[in-house]
Amino acid sequence: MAVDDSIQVTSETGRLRRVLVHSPDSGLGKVVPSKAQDWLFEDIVHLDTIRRNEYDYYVKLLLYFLDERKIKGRLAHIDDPASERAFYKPGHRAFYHSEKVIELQVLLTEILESPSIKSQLVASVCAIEACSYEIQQEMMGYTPAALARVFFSGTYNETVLIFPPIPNFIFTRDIGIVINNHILLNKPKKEARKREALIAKYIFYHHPIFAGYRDRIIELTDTQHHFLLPKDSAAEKVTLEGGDVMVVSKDHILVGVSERTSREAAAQVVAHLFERGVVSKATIVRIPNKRDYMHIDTVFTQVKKDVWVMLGDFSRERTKGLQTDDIHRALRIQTHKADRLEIIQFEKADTAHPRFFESLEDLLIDVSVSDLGCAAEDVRIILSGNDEFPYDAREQWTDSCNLLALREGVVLGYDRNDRTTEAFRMAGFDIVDVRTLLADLEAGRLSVDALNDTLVLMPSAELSRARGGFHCMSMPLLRDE
Ligand SMILES: NC(=[NH2+])NCCC[C@H](N)C(=O)O
Repeated sequence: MAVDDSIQVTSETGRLRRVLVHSPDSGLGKVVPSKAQDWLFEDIVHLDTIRRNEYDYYVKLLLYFLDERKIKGRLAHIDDPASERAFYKPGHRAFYHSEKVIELQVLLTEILESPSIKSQLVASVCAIEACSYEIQQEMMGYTPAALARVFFSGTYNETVLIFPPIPNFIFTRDIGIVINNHILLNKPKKEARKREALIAKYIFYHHPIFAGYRDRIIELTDTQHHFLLPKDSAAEKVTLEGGDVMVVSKDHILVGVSERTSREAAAQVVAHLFERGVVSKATIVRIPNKRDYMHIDTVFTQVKKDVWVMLGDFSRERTKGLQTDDIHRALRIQTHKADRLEIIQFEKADTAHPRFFESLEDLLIDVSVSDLGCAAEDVRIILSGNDEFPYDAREQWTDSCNLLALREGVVLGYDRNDRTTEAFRMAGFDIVDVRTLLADLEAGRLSVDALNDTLVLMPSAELSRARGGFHCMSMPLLRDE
């Protein structure tokens, strides 16, 4: 069978054709309260609910948009209790196994068929997890499918843990980013995400679907200043996570500097991309370093060429203090320096003269107009919580700004962000619940091509506790231009 191996992403909203995802594995059901924060979960989640009542809907919708023949006409059977979710279980005979909606666990299992890759990965994982040699030998005896499960969940038999799980692997956005036809690998800041990066590296370098792209993989490394100089020197550690990178046009990339991505990493990325001729324009967006925000895609995402959703704190008015009186404005009471946003844009042809933007809103409007050819008066910025305090902050925390566009104007978001939803409605968007949408698609009352300007609401009570939305839960491999 010919493998469909095209990789190309030149926008945030072009129709999604292939995407890398990972359904919640049993590791999510092992997060304990004392470890939740270290493992970057805000709470403990209920595994069966997060799968059956939440993530499974995401899989169904992705299949409907990307690989319809896998699902159309089969919903009743797939979701029959007698099927016991087999359709959603990688490794099961009835698993959906799509070349468009690609499950990470399948790719990992497939590369582990090679004895040499298996022994390299087992040795590397055992090294970072400090396993005994005995355990390392034992792991070599596992089948590829069992070994893949151990790598994710940390356990072979679901009772004894040999190392911690990696519950954040559902956020595939953060393992790598396709920029045009290059793949930028991540270098996570957080300990809890290091094993993900290791596994991802082996997949990108060894799985046949990426075979044509090996010389287009970009990896970042620490500088010698960082590892030779004392810890408190100015030399920064190089860390980068995918939620901080957005390909807004085929020539222009946005790179966040955040809690997770360092300035040194951002500078390296821009230099690499300019050198290789991947893009000609790069904008660094430095956001306040705090857990609420973590990556730039937690404070804004793109909905269509001329529509964005964003946290109001970074609007024109608020960044420039325009909503306050002269005295407050002069004293800049609202924002401390460390909390201020900084936006610097570089053109490859003239890096010595960067351009500065005062607010995120200014930048997003400029992208729509200068890069995407929209008329300035058409650009709309929808604000989290409809910009009403305290709903703006509450809804940003539960990913109101972290939407995934399946195509121009058709986005997925959480159903719990009521005021943001209202703001979408006021901006002329249709609001539809995923369950209704799937029923309509299945009954043939609607086709995916008939949808325009639509916010699809997804169940989210458990998922949102993991602190990521559908933008984070997707690594696009192929989008239409
Ligand atoms: N691209 C994103 N915003 N990813 C969100 C990742 C959430 C995850 N719990 C973490 O803290 O790392």
